[in-house]
Amino acid sequence: MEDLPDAEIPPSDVPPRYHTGRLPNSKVGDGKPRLLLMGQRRSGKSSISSVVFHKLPPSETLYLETTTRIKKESMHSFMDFQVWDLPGHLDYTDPTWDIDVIFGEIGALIWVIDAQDEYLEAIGRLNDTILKLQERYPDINVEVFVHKVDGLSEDYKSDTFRDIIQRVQDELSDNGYENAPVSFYQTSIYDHSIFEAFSKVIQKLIPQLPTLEALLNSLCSTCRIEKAYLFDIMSKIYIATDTSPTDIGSYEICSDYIDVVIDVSEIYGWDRPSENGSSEITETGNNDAESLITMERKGNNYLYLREINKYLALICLMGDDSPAEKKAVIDYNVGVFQAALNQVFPRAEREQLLSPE
Ligand SMILES: Nc1nc2c(ncn2[C@@H]2O[C@H](COP(=O)(O)OP(=O)(O)OP(=O)(O)O)[C@@H](O)[C@H]2O)c(=O)[nH]1
Repeated sequence: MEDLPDAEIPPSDVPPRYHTGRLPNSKVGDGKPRLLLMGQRRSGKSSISSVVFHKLPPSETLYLETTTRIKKESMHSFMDFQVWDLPGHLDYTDPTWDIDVIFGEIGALIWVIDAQDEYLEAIGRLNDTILKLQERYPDINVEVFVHKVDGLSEDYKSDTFRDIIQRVQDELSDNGYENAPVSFYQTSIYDHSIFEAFSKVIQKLIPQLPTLEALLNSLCSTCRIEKAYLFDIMSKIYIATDTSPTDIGSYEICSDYIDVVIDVSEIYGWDRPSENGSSEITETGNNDAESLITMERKGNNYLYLREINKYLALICLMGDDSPAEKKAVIDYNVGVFQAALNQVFPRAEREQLLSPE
């Protein structure tokens, strides 16, 4: 990894899987994406936002009240973004709305469909919305969450999922939009699927993603790591992982482990220096003290966690052939990874990303 000539441009034959550069729809590329949560009433929009961003226990979403006006929330974490929860009963493509204000600079439109309910009307509205938006904002990422799949049998779940994809794609291709950027996820607030889906949505908004993936790939092959995730600690969204196949099981283990670390650090931890407030010397001087290194056996795997900065943690899953004796090598390589990451997100940019509105 040390030999990488320039962390910004990793040597890779594989074309990036996602767009790079500016947000798809942003005029200024200000790095503060907005996520819109849309869908029918009671489809689960407010529950999703409360569980993912406010750590509300899923069972308490039963008492959430209906959203009557647009609820705007700012998330300050590794990356600043806004989440807008739009009441389900309004039609935002209606000409009485200023469509530019709502859709003008969004990063992604998340459309929530209740898979436990009759969904034909929801699909109709989704299709209408996509078609109207395609004319004006063809680059908007539309992310369809087929939600509440926890209550469904495996067969019914996959049939429903396939049926919804088919209906949306048929409608789009009938209207000449074969390659509209629409993705589908099966989600539930009662398991990790909602966090995984959000991770994938957010990743598309990180221009440096191909570089992060190349760095993680390099780390994995150097240290024989099976899977490495770069997590946003507070939201448990992973902002990047290496390009080996992801399975929900390894994500679950890593995400549970973050909970343990958060619990422990609430008891024994200390305030991490804020990156925009601290001086250069403090940041350099605190590098080692800031990192938490743990290795533990879980099933057949070793888990390795290291705090990368105030917001990010690297978690790696290693198989049996990665005994603790190699830890020094792993520590060293993770240190190199950390340095490379600081080059990818230089201080100035991080400050811009982290500065409150
Ligand atoms: N089984 C199950 N129920 C869920 C899930 N997500 C949300 N719910 C339930 O769905 C109901 C409606 O959720 P809300 O978040 O209020 O729905 P909403 O889309 O914000 O509704 P409006 O504010 O009316 O637009 C609540 O009772 C939640 O507990 C899920 O993943 N599984």
